[in-house]
Amino acid sequence: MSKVKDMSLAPEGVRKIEWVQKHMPVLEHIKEEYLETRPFKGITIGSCLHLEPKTINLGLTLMAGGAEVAMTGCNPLSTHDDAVAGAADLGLNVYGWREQDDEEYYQTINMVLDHKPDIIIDDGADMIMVLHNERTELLSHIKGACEETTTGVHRLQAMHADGALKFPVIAVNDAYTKYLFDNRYGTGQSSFDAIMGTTNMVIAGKTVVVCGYGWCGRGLALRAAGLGADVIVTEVDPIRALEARMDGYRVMTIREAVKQADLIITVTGNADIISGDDFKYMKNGCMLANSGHFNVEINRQDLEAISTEVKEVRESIEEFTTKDGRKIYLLADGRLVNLSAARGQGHPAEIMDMSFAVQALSAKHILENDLPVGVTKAPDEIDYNVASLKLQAMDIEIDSLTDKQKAYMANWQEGT
Ligand SMILES: NC(=O)c1ccc[n+]([C@@H]2O[C@H](COP(=O)([O-])OP(=O)(O)OC[C@H]3O[C@@H](n4cnc5c(N)ncnc54)[C@H](O)[C@@H]3O)[C@@H](O)[C@H]2O)c1
Ligand SMILES: N[C@@H](CCSC[C@H]1O[C@@H](n2cnc3c(=O)[nH]cnc32)[C@H](O)[C@@H]1O)C(=O)O
Repeated sequence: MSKVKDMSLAPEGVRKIEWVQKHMPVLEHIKEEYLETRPFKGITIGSCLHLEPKTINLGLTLMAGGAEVAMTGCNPLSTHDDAVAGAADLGLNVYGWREQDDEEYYQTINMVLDHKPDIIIDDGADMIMVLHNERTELLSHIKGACEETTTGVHRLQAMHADGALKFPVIAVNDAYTKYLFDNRYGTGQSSFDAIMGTTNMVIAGKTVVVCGYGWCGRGLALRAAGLGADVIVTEVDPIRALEARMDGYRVMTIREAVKQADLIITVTGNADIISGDDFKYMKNGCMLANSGHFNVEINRQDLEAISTEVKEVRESIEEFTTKDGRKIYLLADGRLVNLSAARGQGHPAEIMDMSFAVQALSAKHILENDLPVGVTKAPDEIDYNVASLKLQAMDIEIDSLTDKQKAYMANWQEGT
């Protein structure tokens, strides 16, 4: 069963899915293995992930493993209507369309839950929240869940600390082969891809402010500098601020940074990073984008409060005219720009290859192990397996320790 916008888009969707399959060799390897071993026979998996071709390929991998798969999106703006039509054509149960309102967003989450999943794959924990708050009758059926992103992991850890979480969760985000590549290089590249595609503007010579120097922020700053920008970082963590400075960026408070910015990108996972009077100090023409979770990093209401007019001046660009006559531009409604902008394509397929390989292997790990209730990192074996397969696909060989080296490393007696 499926509910999508337009099934006539299916052929184009299938073409896009076939394209990413050519660039997801690790997931394809796992798919082959699952076709033989069928680890998910008799199991239903429900996902709440950005609905686009790479995610559909994860769905197809789980289906190859014998699962009944039901999928919906984790953001009202990130669904690709052609890809979901293609997914429905290929036998997945898929519920979603681009530009859902809040009611539709939660309706489609519930449609997935109506399949009574054994395993959940979530991105941001919205599906897990609905399960715990509204669909409690399904809780005893759930064997476990996998969580894709930093903010989702934080939400679930907070939930567990409150004693509210009712099943085991694997923090897929916390796998090395996820955050070191997806959060850093994926967000760095795909955010600029979306910002440049949306605005058709140059980055070289601009002052770009990156708010938050976590894994995503490091990637964004690196790409901004590579594109020729003068990069400013804002942080609240003194160690990360120091790291940013030694990585070569200017570091200052947000209040100072907004005065100099041509483009500000928030990526903290926190709320109100740009709010209140910050907007009053911005230069005419300043552009604002968010790459972090949800649309709360840039306080839209505060910007509206100092504006006389708001209009869409180009697809995914809103122009706010302030009472003192400046123009400030907000991209993709302040939702993560790399996925929510009309031109946002999400991370490259080669990157999601690793994140979704960790997902596919973690789902199997949940089935095969009696995990405790709580949030645990994906096991190291999964990380090393994914990294080795990726290197193999990239035709890169590395050395291994000799017996003598192993003995040396294990020896505490040998000194100078
Ligand atoms: N756009 C994407 O595709 C994508 C990809 C991965 C993660 N994410 C999301 O991006 C966000 C960041 O993820 P991450 O893995 O980099 O997290 P992280 O925890 O590694 O980094 C977040 C950083 O923000 C800083 N921060 C918090 N409040 C701040 C404030 N008021 N001002 C300045 N800095 C502040 C923290 O100190 C931290 O260093 C999360 O919401 C995550 O879910 C988005
Ligand atoms: N519900 C949240 C979701 C946060 S998305 C952040 C996650 O998106 C994931 N992501 C980035 N690009 C893609 C993609 O192209 N396809 C699927 N997932 C992606 C990435 O792994 C990251 O952890 C919200 O709407 O704000």
